[in-house]
Amino acid sequence: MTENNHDSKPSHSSLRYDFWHDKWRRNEIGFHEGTVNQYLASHWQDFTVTGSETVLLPLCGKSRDILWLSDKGHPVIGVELSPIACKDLFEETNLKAQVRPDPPFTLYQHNDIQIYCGDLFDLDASHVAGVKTVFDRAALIALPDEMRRRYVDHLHQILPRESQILLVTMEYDSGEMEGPPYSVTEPEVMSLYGAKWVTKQVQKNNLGADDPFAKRRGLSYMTECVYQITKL
Ligand SMILES: C[S@@+](CC[C@H](N)C(=O)[O-])C[C@H]1O[C@@H](n2cnc3c(N)ncnc32)[C@H](O)[C@@H]1O
Repeated sequence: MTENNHDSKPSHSSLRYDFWHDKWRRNEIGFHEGTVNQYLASHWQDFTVTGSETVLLPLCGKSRDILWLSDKGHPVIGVELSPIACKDLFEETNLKAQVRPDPPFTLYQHNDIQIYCGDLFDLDASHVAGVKTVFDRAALIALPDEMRRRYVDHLHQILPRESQILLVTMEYDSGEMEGPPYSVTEPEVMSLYGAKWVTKQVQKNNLGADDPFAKRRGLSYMTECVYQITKL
């Protein structure tokens, strides 16, 4: 991990890593959909260029989007902090993974599916050589605001020009709930990606207060937004 481990006082980012490890250990993974994400399934056809490009899924959990993309013929690279998530992904889908150290990561691999177990901020351009396509569901919005800037800057650093991101966000009144998932508004997405990327909102889905998640968390509204983002 990239944070300074020499300091006896835990840094803010080390607390974030503990948070996610605890979530997986306790199996508190309400974010896991167990099936392909609806926005990936409905937007992918417009988004994919060749149908066979490698797709990067940052903060991938054990998302079934990985298998869905693989079944469509895409090599997939995922990055996930939790070894529990990486192990479960392959066990639950009956795929045999080869596991080997690839410092600072552990690499889980089954054919064209590669999951780097470790910190996304340790991923460099060599891990994603040739990757120009990214699916971000519950990655940007999993991060607190100071890490969102770092996350976008990191993607900008490691991805080549003309890379495309299909991004799914969530918006709600942040006075009503503390994330994650965090509310990330359209102006924030525009500002984070800024002038170095072209950002287009392609869907806005108002779920309303009756949505089960909104109800559970006492939210008066909840909106999911989908963006297509292209690096200049
Ligand atoms: C909200 S979950 C979303 C998982 C997945 N995208 C999905 O749709 O199910 C966020 C995931 O990011 C992982 N994570 C958090 N910080 C990370 C980091 N710095 N590097 C890699 N993974 C991280 C967590 O362990 C968690 O599995």
